[in-house]
Amino acid sequence: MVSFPPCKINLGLHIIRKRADGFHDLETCFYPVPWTDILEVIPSDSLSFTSSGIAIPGNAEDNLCLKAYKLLKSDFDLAPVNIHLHKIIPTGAGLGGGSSDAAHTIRLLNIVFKLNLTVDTMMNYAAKLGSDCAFFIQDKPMMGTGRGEILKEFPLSLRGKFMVLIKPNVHVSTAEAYAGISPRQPETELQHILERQELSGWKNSLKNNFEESVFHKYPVIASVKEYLYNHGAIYASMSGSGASVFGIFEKEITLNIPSEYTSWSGLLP
Ligand SMILES: C[C@@](CO)(OP(=O)(O)O)[C@H](O)COP(=O)(O)OP(=O)(O)OC[C@H]1O[C@@H](n2ccc(N)nc2=O)[C@H](O)[C@@H]1O
Ligand SMILES: Nc1ncnc2c1ncn2[C@@H]1O[C@H](COP(=O)(O)OP(=O)(O)O)[C@@H](O)[C@H]1O
Repeated sequence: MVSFPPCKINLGLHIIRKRADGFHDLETCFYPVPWTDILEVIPSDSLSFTSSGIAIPGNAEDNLCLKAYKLLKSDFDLAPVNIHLHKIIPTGAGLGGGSSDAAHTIRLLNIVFKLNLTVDTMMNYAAKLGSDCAFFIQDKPMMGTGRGEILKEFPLSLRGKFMVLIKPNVHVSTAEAYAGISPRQPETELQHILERQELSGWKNSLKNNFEESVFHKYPVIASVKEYLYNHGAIYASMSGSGASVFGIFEKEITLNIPSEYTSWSGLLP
């Protein structure tokens, strides 16, 4: 069985405080974007994981898809499977691609082995694999709090808007980005901003707290954001801890993006 794990962008990202467990409490609106990987899970005689497409840093045995299988296997009598991942979403991009692959492995195993897991149960398993992993169990806009795993559906739609996502060729590690930030209580709650502000007002009110320190270290990411605004974006921001930047446009636009950058664009469904 095949699925198409999407990526996410963060519409606003407030890093509020560092916790005793080393993680950070945050608030963000996760929004799904159909730039997808391709994931196949089929029952087999022995467990295997293979991948194609862009290279995934690290060893195959540490891949989040295998971790997801092993997590469920510890609680259920699962037969072995072949997992094949065709990787398209860039890594170290702030797009949650690895988390999405892990969540979609759980979703596929639930179907293939008829486990009858509820959405909440799958979200609990996913949260053990990564902070933003639970979001991808449903692929709907969600307000995320806690370390990103406490999720509430959020009625925000960008349907029909044109999205451009650009990842310049730098890699930002999530752990490194968190280490470089000074957490603070936001003046205005993110939910309050998103409920009261139109998209046209986000430029002055909707912030990703990672931008300041990440832009300082990687000025090329800031220049991509500036480029998107100079070409008519209604709103542009870095996603997550970077290095991707997204721009939201009223109408379809063709941009001249350097060939060494990775990019995706399309109308949002
Ligand atoms: C920053 C965000 C925003 O959506 O996205 P990305 O840039 O990774 O896409 C997320 O918080 C990333 O979540 P995720 O990528 O799942 O992180 P994890 O694997 O759980 O953690 C990686 C490392 O990031 C730090 N971390 C992560 C989440 C969090 N709320 N506080 C943290 O301090 C910890 O140092 C942790 O060891
Ligand atoms: N299926 C996977 N796809 C991408 N990265 C993976 C995967 N499994 C494990 N990883 C590891 O997770 C790291 C972060 O990946 P990813 O989720 O794509 O980036 P980000 O956290 O910036 O959104 C990678 O550098 C890689 O070492």
